[in-house]
Amino acid sequence: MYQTAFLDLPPLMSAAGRVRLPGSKSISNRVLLLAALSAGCTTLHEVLESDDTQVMLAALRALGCRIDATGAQTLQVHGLGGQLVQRQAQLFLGNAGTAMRPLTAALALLAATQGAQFELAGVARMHERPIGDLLDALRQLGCPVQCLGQEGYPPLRVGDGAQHALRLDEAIRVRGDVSSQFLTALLLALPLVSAQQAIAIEVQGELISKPYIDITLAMLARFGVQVQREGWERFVIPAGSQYRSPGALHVEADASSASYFLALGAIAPPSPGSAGLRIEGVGLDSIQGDIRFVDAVRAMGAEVEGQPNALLVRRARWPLRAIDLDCNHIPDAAMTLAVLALYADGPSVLRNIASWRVKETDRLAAMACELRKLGAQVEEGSDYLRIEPLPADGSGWRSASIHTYDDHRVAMCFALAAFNPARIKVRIEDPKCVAKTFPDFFETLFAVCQTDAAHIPVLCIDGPTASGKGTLATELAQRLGYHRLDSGLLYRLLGLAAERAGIDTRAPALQQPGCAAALGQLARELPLRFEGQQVWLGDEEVSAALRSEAAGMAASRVAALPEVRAALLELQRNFRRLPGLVADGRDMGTVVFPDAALKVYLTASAEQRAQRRHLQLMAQGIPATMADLLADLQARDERDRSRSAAPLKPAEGARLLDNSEQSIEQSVQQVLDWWQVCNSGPNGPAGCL
Ligand SMILES: Nc1ncnc2c1ncn2[C@@H]1O[C@H](COP(=O)(O)OP(=O)(O)OP(=O)(O)O)[C@@H](O)[C@H]1O
Ligand SMILES: Nc1ccn([C@H]2C[C@H](O)[C@@H](COP(=O)(O)O)O2)c(=O)n1
Repeated sequence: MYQTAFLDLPPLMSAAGRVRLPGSKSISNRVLLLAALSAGCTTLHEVLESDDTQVMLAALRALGCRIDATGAQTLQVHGLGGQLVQRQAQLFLGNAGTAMRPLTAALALLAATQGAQFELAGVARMHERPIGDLLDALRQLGCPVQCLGQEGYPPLRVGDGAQHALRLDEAIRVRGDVSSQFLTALLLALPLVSAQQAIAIEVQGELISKPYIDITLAMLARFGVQVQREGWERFVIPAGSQYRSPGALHVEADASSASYFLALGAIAPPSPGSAGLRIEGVGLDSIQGDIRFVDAVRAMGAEVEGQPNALLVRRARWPLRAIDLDCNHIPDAAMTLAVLALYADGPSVLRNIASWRVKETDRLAAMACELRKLGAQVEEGSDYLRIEPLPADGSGWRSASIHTYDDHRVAMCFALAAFNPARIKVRIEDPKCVAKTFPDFFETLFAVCQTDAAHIPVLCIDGPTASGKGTLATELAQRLGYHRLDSGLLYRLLGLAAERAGIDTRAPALQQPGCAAALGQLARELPLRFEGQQVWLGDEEVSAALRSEAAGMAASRVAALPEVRAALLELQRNFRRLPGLVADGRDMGTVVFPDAALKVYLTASAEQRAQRRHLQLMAQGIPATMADLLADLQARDERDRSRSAAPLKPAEGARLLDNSEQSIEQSVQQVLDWWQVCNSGPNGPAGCL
């Protein structure tokens, strides 16, 4: 997951391959709760790992439910059988409506019937999301429920520690036109108290988001409760209903998450030779309502083929066909349509989406505002959006920094704007907000998208040894969410590989005929592997060996050979991958990435550098004297500067940075400021050279 302050998406050009989607949030949180309420043990497979499921898991554990992780995305839930083991708990539910609403209902009933008291709270936005209609229904039943802040909103206290008789004879009335989660919450909770009598729920107002109720009913059936539905107005939980664990259950992949990739397939030309984009984990027979997004992208012109537990999507009609759609049945996925509308042949209207206003943010206002930043004309109604497309020739598109409102769906759907025909980058602020439902969304996106190498920004740091290139490059890569190339490491690996292969790399031996060619061949076949922080040369873990001064000297010697440099060139260029690269070495800006957007030449006085290296080695417990280190680094500098092939020197147009008197953070800030200048043009990272 990208933990950066922002993520710059370079212009994207095509997409192909396979996407494995994470588990459905709606199903995961429902089955976690149901498994916890049931008697017996339930094994849940492919459970979503995200912020929203984490808060549900933490809450269930706080209530005394044992949940063991028994494999990747597999959980074993030891159900409580409807019996409280904790009579008091304070639960934090983040911004997860799928946790807050059902837990409120279930705990209110359990607390009232068994004598307990629980507090439920969330993040600030959760405390702005209405829950009053659900509380009214619970109060009708006779459950003590108290709002601890504003009436009708979390934080809440349910139960008062005493037991209360419930009024179950009359039908329970609940509003269905603000959020379908109120009805879901009651449906999930009431089987806890339906052993003796049937319980009816009557929906007031037109029920929205009906497909989510279908998911609830399907999950209830899996746990042994068959709810009788009379239209969408009345639901009856039969007398004697009781939760029974199904033993094991597989969670479908998330159909709302599929929408981003269905949309991607609709707008991205497939890479040459590819059949399109295959989305795995969910098929046309999905029980999730957002699968109907398929109808919407088909209506806009995409070809979608249903396969067993998968979807294959291809761009067909271009530009897309504009749509006018009632989106009440796909409220979450419909946000994706708002961005697709930018690529349409006329204005699109998304109707009946008033529920957007009480989601993670006011999504109607948020989408209108961010679409306008891209240059679109948008009309925002109380329950609709009318979106004018942007010209297919690229005119009118503006480079934008998309504010994401701590809303995962805003972040994910605006990623699609990176396919703009103007080929301008799109900045997504606070990309980690996708953790709510799809922590690896951007990694998954980059894995199936392609673009011209020239669009992938590179930031180069060159300079003499121990000037702090590696430290600076690592920090910059982390803050920008970019890949990192430590090119010196490749030369060090080669020096070590030569030693392991019995090739002498000392000066006289290097002059021998055939030696340079042998080293070039070795460089082409380097059996290197990166595993997290570890570097492997074949079967040997060499991370520590590579950092020795001897390895640095050997690297400097082999690096002087043109055969070696030529052999490593392609390997280095292959590090240029989405979303960007920070590369450090001696010739990053001069030879390997001459088109880099920003080139920095980093120096510090030889004395400072020797002192830094001394401190570095001391910290690692490696003995060294200042005098030896100074002599070594001066010798290395001299060889690196004076060689004929790719000598160490500032690249043309490079920014010079002497960090002798700077802290690491000051150097980082300086380069980020330069980077910002490079990126501030209308076309993104056009470069500042
Ligand atoms: N501005 C700075 N002030 C003080 N110490 C620094 C600064 N920048 C880097 N250092 C320290 O200097 C040491 C050498 O830094 P680093 O390994 O990043 O240099 P390098 O240029 O990548 O070296 P090499 O070319 O040998 O790989 C590290 O211990 C690092 O923490
Ligand atoms: N782009 C590069 C990177 C490194 N080298 C050579 C010269 C260095 O002395 C040696 C070790 O590099 P370090 O890990 O200290 O950065 O490798 C080069 O020629 N070109």
